Amino acid sequence: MSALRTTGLSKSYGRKPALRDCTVDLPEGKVIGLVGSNGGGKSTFLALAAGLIRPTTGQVRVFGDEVRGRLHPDAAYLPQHRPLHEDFTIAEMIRAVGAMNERWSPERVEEALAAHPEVDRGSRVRSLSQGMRTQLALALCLGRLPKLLLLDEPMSDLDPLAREEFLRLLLADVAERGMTVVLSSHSLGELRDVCDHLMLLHVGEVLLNGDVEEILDDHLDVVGPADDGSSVTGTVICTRRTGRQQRSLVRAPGALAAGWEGRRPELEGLVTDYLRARRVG
Ligand SMILES: Nc1ncnc2c1ncn2[C@@H]1O[C@H](COP(=O)(O)OP(=O)(O)OP(=O)(O)O)[C@@H](O)[C@H]1O
Repeated sequence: MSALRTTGLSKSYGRKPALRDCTVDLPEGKVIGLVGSNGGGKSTFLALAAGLIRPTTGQVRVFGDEVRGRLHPDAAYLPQHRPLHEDFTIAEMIRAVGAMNERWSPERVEEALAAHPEVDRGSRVRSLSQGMRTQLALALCLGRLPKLLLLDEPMSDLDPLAREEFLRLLLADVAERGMTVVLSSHSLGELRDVCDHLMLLHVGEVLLNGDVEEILDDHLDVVGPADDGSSVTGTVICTRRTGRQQRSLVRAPGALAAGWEGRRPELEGLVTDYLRARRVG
């Protein structure tokens, strides 16, 4: 079953479209990287999936159930601003969220916070660093034992060690409980090692959506003579010329002509080429 399915999903703020005709099927038990340009629609997509905002047209389904303005009981959502009560202590925050949720594991929350024994449970939220707030907010999400976890730029304020710990926690729940994670990020470097599936958004449009390895297998970086571009077969996504050479990213490439060489692209370069092509074109 798909964890998250959208059909013709669009969202406009006033007359400005933020997401356009988005039809995707995100698989269960996978880590899905949501990437794209600034203002591409990532936060809008996650907020629609969480039921926080309503679609202008189209539909979102989580585990087959239509999302109608409320979070699916099997989903948890971490928005970009971490939703915590400033005046609560950590212990009060944990108790409050626990009291609101029928399915709740205080043990999972403690496991998620175990890397920070130095942080007193009596500390007020307002005294915590940004990174610690993120880790507390994530621990509260994991305490709900979600089957689908929606994370909006969760790693932007974490130091390298905290990122490693954060990903370790997520991957443990993916492996042990089959949890599905959709996480948005600007850093493809940090996603490359953890994502099974990639969704690329640009100005509200889905440019790519699929299994990472299949996407990479379906493309080739080709290099050849700048005056011989017409011998490249397949769909040319983006071309750059340097002196007498040209380099192109090609989707569904055909056989290479004499004088051309090809190699499998890196994920980061592939995404950059898709975005560059849209900016130029
Ligand atoms: N509440 C809102 N009211 C009006 N416009 C909005 C609102 N939220 C988002 N937008 C607009 O919708 C578009 C998509 O924004 P969104 O925040 O979803 O993109 P994003 O990919 O998450 O961006 P970023 O990477 O910069 O965080 C942008 O043009 C943004 O200005």
